[in-house]
Amino acid sequence: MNTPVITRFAPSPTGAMHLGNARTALFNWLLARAAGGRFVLRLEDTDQERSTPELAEALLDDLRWLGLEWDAGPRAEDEHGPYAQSERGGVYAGYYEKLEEAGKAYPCYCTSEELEAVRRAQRARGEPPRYPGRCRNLTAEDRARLEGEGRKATLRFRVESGEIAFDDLVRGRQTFHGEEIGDFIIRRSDGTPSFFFVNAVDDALMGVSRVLRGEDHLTNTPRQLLILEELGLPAPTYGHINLMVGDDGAPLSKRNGSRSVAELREAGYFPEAVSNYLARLGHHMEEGDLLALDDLAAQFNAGGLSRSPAKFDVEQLDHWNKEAVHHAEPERLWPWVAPALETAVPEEVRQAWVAAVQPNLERPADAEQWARACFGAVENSADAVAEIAGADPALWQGAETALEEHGTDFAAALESIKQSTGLKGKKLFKPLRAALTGRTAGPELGPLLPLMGVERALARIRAAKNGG
Ligand SMILES: Nc1ncnc2c1ncn2[C@@H]1O[C@H](COP(=O)(O)OP(=O)(O)OP(=O)(O)O)[C@@H](O)[C@H]1O
Repeated sequence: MNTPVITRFAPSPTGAMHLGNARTALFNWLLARAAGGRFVLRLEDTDQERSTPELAEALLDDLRWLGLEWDAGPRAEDEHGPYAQSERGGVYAGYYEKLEEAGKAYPCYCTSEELEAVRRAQRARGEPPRYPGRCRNLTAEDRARLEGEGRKATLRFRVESGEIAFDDLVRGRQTFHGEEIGDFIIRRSDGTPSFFFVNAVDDALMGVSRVLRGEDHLTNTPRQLLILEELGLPAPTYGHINLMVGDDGAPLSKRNGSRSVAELREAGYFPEAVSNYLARLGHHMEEGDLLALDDLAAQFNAGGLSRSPAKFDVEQLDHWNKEAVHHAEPERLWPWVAPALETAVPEEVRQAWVAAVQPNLERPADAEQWARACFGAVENSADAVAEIAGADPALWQGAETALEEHGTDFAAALESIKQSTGLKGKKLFKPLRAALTGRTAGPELGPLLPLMGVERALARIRAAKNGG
């Protein structure tokens, strides 16, 4: 029987979502969409010191901005919810009981200081740190005595020796050994559940069948498989993707304040630039054009994900942003550039103006020089000054007459200049552009001329005629 493909993203709202998190969320979304499945969002907000409702809200905003809407999760609750772990306290008690009754979990009274001393000794002997099993076989009397000392117990899962193997969607067959893992904590002494436990149980209860997550979780997987098997709950198929690293080679992390999705949004990146960049990072795609999310999904192949670390490359991101800006509907561009403008753009021509300058925009701030060229005072760039100075003087007379005669009909004005001066090609266009816009390269002059208006254009041509 084919299980439905239900993927999930399960972040902790303990900091701003960074690009590594976003890539993991995106891949889960793509995997679900590619298979006609469902994408679930679960907030792992049990870290009471670091999780806040504001960070959770910001995380939802970031996902929505990226277009990664969830089929079930916070604000989209269904019968498998609630989807915030902080609201699921009552869900887990029965599962702990079941494990204890089966003898698969036991209370452990070791203090963190005692455990640290054991780990130190193990390291000194060159052994990997592992729980030594001190509370594994306590009698009822032992437990009563330790509780009498005021010790609070954690609950440990009993790991037997033997092989634990699974097929990873990205990394192929993975094999671990019980004796390397040791008994691990599934409930802390303050009663809160450990990551291994809630993460595994919640996936099962929420019907999650595929999990793509960072390879930082690879060694958690055998533990989670043991828990699920013991509880008789279905295990998802896991895929551990490479971590995204920064220039220093260290994985992006909320803890070190890595480049956040919110920062990119504020800096003027488009969501489709971020998704197109991330979808191709360590994941080969045939299609080199900017794709909508559904088209990215159609090309997604979890088996084609690279295992080597994925380095953040701002140039690649900028490339995709340029693509996104150039493909964007002009209605989206005005709100994007407006905050960066100092020069006022008349309301009735905003759409036309932004469409005219669109091919020359990469960032919102790039728009200001073209707003000035059309509606404000232009300061000529150094190469524009040189271009104007080197032009055939006949050009200015020809241009003045042409504008007086044809107004803002650029094609007609151009024809008239060609006729009257005999100039063409670079000798005509470059100085003309330099005089009109103050730059030697830029948007097509045809659509710009009606926007700047004939009076402004004439004034600039006359200024050029008079020596710039
Ligand atoms: N640098 C990274 N590259 C790719 N995926 C990552 C990276 N860091 C975290 N993830 C993945 O993002 C998902 C959400 O993880 P989580 O919310 O714990 O983020 P985190 O950045 O690891 O947080 P923290 O820094 O607090 O540990 C997990 O699947 C995790 O594996």
